[in-house]
Parts: sequence; structure tokens; C-alpha cells
Amino acid sequence: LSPAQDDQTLFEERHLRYISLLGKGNFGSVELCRYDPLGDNTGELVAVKKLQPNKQSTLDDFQKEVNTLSILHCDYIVKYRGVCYSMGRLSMSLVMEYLPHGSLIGYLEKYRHSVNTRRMLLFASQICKGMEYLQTLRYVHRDLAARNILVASDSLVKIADFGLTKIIPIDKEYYRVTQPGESPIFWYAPESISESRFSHKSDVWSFGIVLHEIFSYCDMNSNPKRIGHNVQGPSISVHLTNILKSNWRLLPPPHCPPKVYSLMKQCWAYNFDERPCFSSLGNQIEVIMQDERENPKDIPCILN
Ligand SMILES: CCS(=O)(=O)N1CC(CC#N)(n2cc(-c3nc(Nc4ccc(C(=O)OC(C)(C)C)cc4)nc4[nH]ccc34)cn2)C1
Repeated sequence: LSPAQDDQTLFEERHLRYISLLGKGNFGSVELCRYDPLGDNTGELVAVKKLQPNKQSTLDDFQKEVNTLSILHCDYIVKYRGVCYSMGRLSMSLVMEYLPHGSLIGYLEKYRHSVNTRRMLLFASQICKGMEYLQTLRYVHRDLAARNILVASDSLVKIADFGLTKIIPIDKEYYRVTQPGESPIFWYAPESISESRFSHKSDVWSFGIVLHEIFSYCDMNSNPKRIGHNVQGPSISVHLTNILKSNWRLLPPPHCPPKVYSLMKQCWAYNFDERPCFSSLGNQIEVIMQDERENPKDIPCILN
């Protein structure tokens, strides 16, 4: 094989066989494809993110997303495989490893009876480690949510979708977004809602929401997290920041261990400098996991 084919970061469109749609968003979609240069179905399955053909800005943003993912090397972040140019380099697709179990939302809904507290804490600690790694590179994810966590196996989850990820400038502690698009305000820290200010500490706030999603098995009825379609209407965001300021917070999910709820509350400190960092969160999760190992509190659910 020629060196280019060896490290396989360039995928030829003619060998990329479409199988099914895996996910869809405002600007892009992710398809399951088989990269089958030999044409005998022995090729590997890959996840291919394509842009909806529209305004130029998304192409620039997409190029940044590809560049971001291509330099991230962490067990808890979805792997970059390469790019596929088509229409004579006019359009480009992002090729990533295919994770068979899909998003954490679907997984927790589907396997709620076999995912216990220890497994949830393992997933939380992996997300924490992935975020710690991102922070060492000065990246803020800005869209940390269970819908953007993918399940690689029954004991491994990975952070995905770096479409909103930004690098914090070297001389600052935060990133200010100029044109907030459609924002998932229920995952946003107060300062992100009211000042479009994003930092590692606003990612910590979102991590607290993800913890809540995990321990509610992503069951939307327990504390509805979606208002409309995450549209950031001025009234909704003003209302949300006001109730957050008066200390309203999501209630503990049913059967959520008190120590885990206390972690969530730490992540939801109104003042960002009072929130823990990801390494402290990781340590606290390890301690709770150890405690769960020594005296498990789960009542083994009777499989009906
Ligand atoms: C932002 C708009 S977006 O459109 O760009 N987009 C949505 C996004 C959200 C995030 N993250 N997304 C990523 C993937 C994805 N899925 C997978 N595997 C699977 C495997 C199975 C299933 C599935 O449904 O199985 C059932 C059980 C039959 C229902 C779904 C996905 N492997 C991947 N590797 C890299 C990405 C990626 C899907 N959606 C990113």
C-alpha cells in the first residue's frame, strides 16, 4: 500500500457505500457507511458526517470541526479517521469510527433495567476524563449533553460532536460567542445564557446536566429539559436565568444517590468560580465508585 493509503486519512468517495442514517442535526447529518475499496463487503464500517449543503459559514465551521477532531487523541473521545472529498474538493465529509450502540440517550432508555449505579458512575468518570483532556488543550466543548455522548460498548462511552467546540484564547479564561445560534439553553450555564460566555466552568455546568440525564436514564418526564426545540427565545432565557439566580435547580432523579446529587449541585453553582474543575469531579466520582463497590446500594431490580 502507498503511504497515503497506509495511514488512511483520505477516503475515496467511490468506495464509501451508504448504509443508513445515524443522526441528524441543523447543519449536518451522520451516515453509516462501509469503506469497501475491494468491493467485496470486507471493508470496515465508518460514521461519515456530512454538511447540509448551505451557507458558506457552516463550511468554515465544519473545517474547524474536522481540524479539531483530527488532533484529539483520547480513549474517551470519538476517533477521527479522515476526510472524504467529493464534487472535486468542493464538498468534504468527516470520517469517524463507528460506535455501534449509538447515543447515550437511546442506550439508557433501552437498557435502563441493566444499567446500575456503578455503570452510570463509570460512564460519568469517562466523560469527566474526556473533558479533562479537552481542557488541557484549551478547548471548550459548548454542547456537552447526553445526545452528544456515544456508547462504544457496555463499559465505554465517548464524547462526540465537536461542532460548537472553541479554543479559549491564550490571554483569556473564556470564549465569547458573537452570534449565538440555536442554543440548547437548558444545558447552558447562566453566564452562557445571559452573556454568551463559555469556559471550562460552563462545560462543568453542562456536565452536571449530563449527570442528571444519566441518573434519570434520559427520561424526559423527570424534569423536562427541553423547552420547545431548544430555541433560545429572549423570554425563555430571561426566565431561566432568573429562576437559576433565585436558586431553582433540577430535583434529584428518582433513586439518585445523595452524593451524586451533591456533585450535580456543585456543578450548578451560580458563580462559575465556585464550580469544581473536571479533575476534582473525577476524583469525587472515583471515591463514590469505590464506596459503591464496597457497599452497593442498588436494590437489584427484578427483571420483569
Ligand atoms: C449535530 C448534528 S449531527 O447530525 O452531526 N450528529 C448527530 C450526532 C450526535 C452526536 N454525537 N450523531 C453522531 C452519531 C454517531 N453515531 C454512531 N453510531 C450509531 C450507532 C447506532 C445508532 C442507532 O440509532 O442505533 C439504534 C439502536 C438502531 C437506534 C446511532 C448511531 N457512531 C458515530 N461515530 C461518530 C459519530 C457517530 C449519530 N448522531 C452528531
